[in-house]
Amino acid sequence: MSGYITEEIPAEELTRQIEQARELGDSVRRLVTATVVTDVGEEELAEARAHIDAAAEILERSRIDSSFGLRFNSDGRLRNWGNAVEGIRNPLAPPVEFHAEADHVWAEFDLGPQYEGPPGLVHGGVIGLILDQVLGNAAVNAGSPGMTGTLTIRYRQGTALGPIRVEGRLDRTEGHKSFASGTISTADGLCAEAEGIFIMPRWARGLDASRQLGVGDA
Ligand SMILES: CCCCCCCCCC(=O)SCCNC(=O)CCNC(=O)[C@H](O)C(C)(C)COP(=O)(O)OP(=O)(O)OC[C@H]1O[C@@H](n2cnc3c(N)ncnc32)[C@H](O)[C@@H]1OP(=O)(O)O
Repeated sequence: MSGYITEEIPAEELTRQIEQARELGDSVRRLVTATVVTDVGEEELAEARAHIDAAAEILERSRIDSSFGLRFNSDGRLRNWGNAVEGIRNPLAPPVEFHAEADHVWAEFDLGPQYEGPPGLVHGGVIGLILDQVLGNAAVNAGSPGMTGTLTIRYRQGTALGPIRVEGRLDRTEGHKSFASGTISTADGLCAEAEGIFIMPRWARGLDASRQLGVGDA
């Protein structure tokens, strides 16, 4: 399976690259939010577009041929910068920093206006995106990673844009299948709950365990 890459970047250099990636991602995230809510006039829009296009041209001067993939470094750190939920350099990602406890994973973060579905509320697909990741990470954290086979979501009430809390846990395993569950809540209480079956695909079953994980710490 392509996209699983091994690298040997010196530790200090990797730390610097991570800082730069986070800064770039944060700047573009700010731009994405500003693009959704801007109320400036025609002239300022044109001025902003010229700057944005110029920035894109600089970034495109040198690029990788594929998506970012999952990059394992020799010092044990792993990069998933393109991940749609966690990727620090992906402006579509909030990005979410998960905390691993003994029996569950959790995260608290803000969802801004770019995640809107119904007015003032988070898009249902975005809720699915986040729950998929938190349940998948719970399976990884419990040592039973897999790809999402089935994800079932019950939307209990609208999720207001703004601060949210997500949690996920591994409930049980059966052969190559991991059964996980999780929730999204806000100050209004429980908003959505999910159950998922995460399956170690046939092509990954013979791989070293460190190469089967789907989440990174950078
Ligand atoms: C390597 C880990 C990488 C972690 C990355 C985490 C990323 C975050 C989560 C994601 O976004 S994953 C992306 C969305 N998911 C996919 O794209 C998955 C696409 N489907 C597949 O790749 C395969 O169909 C799948 C991994 C789900 C199943 O793999 P196999 O075809 O090799 O499984 P197999 O046929 O050997 O079945 C194994 C068991 O799972 C069961 N099964 C198969 N597909 C299922 C399914 N879809 N739902 C529930 N159960 C399923 C199957 O019946 C069987 O049960 P038993 O062991 O009891 O007989």
